[in-house]
Amino acid sequence: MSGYVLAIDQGTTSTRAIVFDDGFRTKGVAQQEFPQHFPHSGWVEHDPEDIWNSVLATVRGALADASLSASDIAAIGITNQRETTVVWDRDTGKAIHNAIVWQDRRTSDVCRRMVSDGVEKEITAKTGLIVDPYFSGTKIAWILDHVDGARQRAEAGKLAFGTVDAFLLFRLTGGRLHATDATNASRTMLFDISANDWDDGLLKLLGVPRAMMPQVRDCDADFGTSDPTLFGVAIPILGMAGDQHAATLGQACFKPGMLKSTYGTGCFAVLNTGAERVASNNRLLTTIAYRIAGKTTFALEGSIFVAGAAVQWLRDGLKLIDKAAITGPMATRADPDQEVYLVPAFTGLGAPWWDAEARGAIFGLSRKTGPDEFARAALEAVCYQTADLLAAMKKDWPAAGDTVLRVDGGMVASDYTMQCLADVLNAPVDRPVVLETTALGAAWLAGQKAGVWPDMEGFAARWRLERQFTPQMDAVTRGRKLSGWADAVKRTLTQR
Ligand SMILES: Nc1ncnc2c1ncn2[C@@H]1O[C@H](COP(=O)(O)OP(=O)(O)O)[C@@H](O)[C@H]1O
Ligand SMILES: O=P(O)(O)OC[C@H](O)CO
Repeated sequence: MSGYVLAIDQGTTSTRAIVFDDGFRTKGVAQQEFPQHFPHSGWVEHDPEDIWNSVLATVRGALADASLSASDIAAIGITNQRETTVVWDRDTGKAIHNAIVWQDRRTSDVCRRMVSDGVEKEITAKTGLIVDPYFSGTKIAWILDHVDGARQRAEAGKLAFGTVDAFLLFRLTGGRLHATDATNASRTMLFDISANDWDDGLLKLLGVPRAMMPQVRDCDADFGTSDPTLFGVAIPILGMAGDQHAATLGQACFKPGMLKSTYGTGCFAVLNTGAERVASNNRLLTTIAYRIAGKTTFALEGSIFVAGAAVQWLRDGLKLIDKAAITGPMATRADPDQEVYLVPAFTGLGAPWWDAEARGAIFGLSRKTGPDEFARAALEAVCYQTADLLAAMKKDWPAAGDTVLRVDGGMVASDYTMQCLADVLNAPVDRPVVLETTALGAAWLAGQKAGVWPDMEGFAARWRLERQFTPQMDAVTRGRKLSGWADAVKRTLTQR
């Protein structure tokens, strides 16, 4: 059998399909952006048909780019933006509402009520999560409450819920399989991560019928085969993981204490804690890093909603730049005497603050402030937020203090940002040769399951460093900048 594996990486702003060869090299790639819908302040939606069409187009594009046909592919691995919620009709496969995206805050009132009703402790004990509109549970309930007749149809088993992975799997298998994997399930606020099952108490609390929930499988389970009408032949689907979990795998963070942070639309730091389910006292999430061959590995996660999205805002909202890559040179030119802080709480603040009502703010403007200072503030904000996450991780799990940060995602192309990250963390930052670690992780799941790629150890041995960024900033400057940031966050939070 060939060693070619196809990864479908369905992200928040774009879909990528990548064909890797058995040396983990990219043989073919295709990427497509799709529209973002912002119907109200704090709401974010995707049209599931846009997502599906982008998957079809990019898979075909990646095969063409690789000069391969579907019969050359040993297996498919799927990875995806997590929490984003789709509810569809089982007979037609059509969604009954736009997908509600992970960044969407429309259920913040419901979440606030749940917290004041005192249910957060039970939810955290079962799911490892805190109560926040970020997760799928309240989004499903919102769709059932706002689409005519949806609740009855869901109870009658006519509707299916899935995060994007499950929706894509349903479509890819021609409607034959309604399943997800343990990592995606762990982001719904409905899944007991110790019992490894949907929790009836939580389903009842949120008013979500069990009949609409997908089966939950290992990340390297048999997920059926693609419908032969789609790509020419049936391709086995043998891997599935939420994108941050796939990146953890792609970065070979297999040992307890290993840490990766991915800088895409948002930023997500994931610390492998092994078989130990570490409870956070500092508002981090406990999540399933991966479940392979029936064995669960846990992680602590810090989730930041806006990282590269702040750069997109400079481009699309403020129209200060025409492409993301110029922010680094702009930041280098920025006036060192101006301390401008951007708190990009466009859709609230995530870990460790979890303030769904907060909105973005900028501090320290003067008549001299221009585009360069805005660019620097947007890039620095990502680094300061990572520093907040790592500080919380070290408090929860002191062993995290000794780890090196492995980074990936679109934003790590920015040398300025990576140097700034090493400076504010006062720790080395490792950028690997392969930056498409999310896709690589999904491909690895499928490739090793198909028997054409190496096992965990063999894969980890082939992780390669491209560049290590080491701290250059003096302690006084770092202290001043971090306290300026802390002050800016304090002034932005709605619950001080
Ligand atoms: N050179 C760069 N400097 C700063 N930001 C960048 C750079 N290149 C890409 N980005 C940002 O990275 C993000 C894209 O990363 P990607 O991993 O593709 O995101 P996602 O998977 O969330 O769609 C965008 O928000 C973009 O603004
Ligand atoms: O699409 P990304 O890479 O920004 O990742 C989205 C996350 O999975 C949301 O939890």
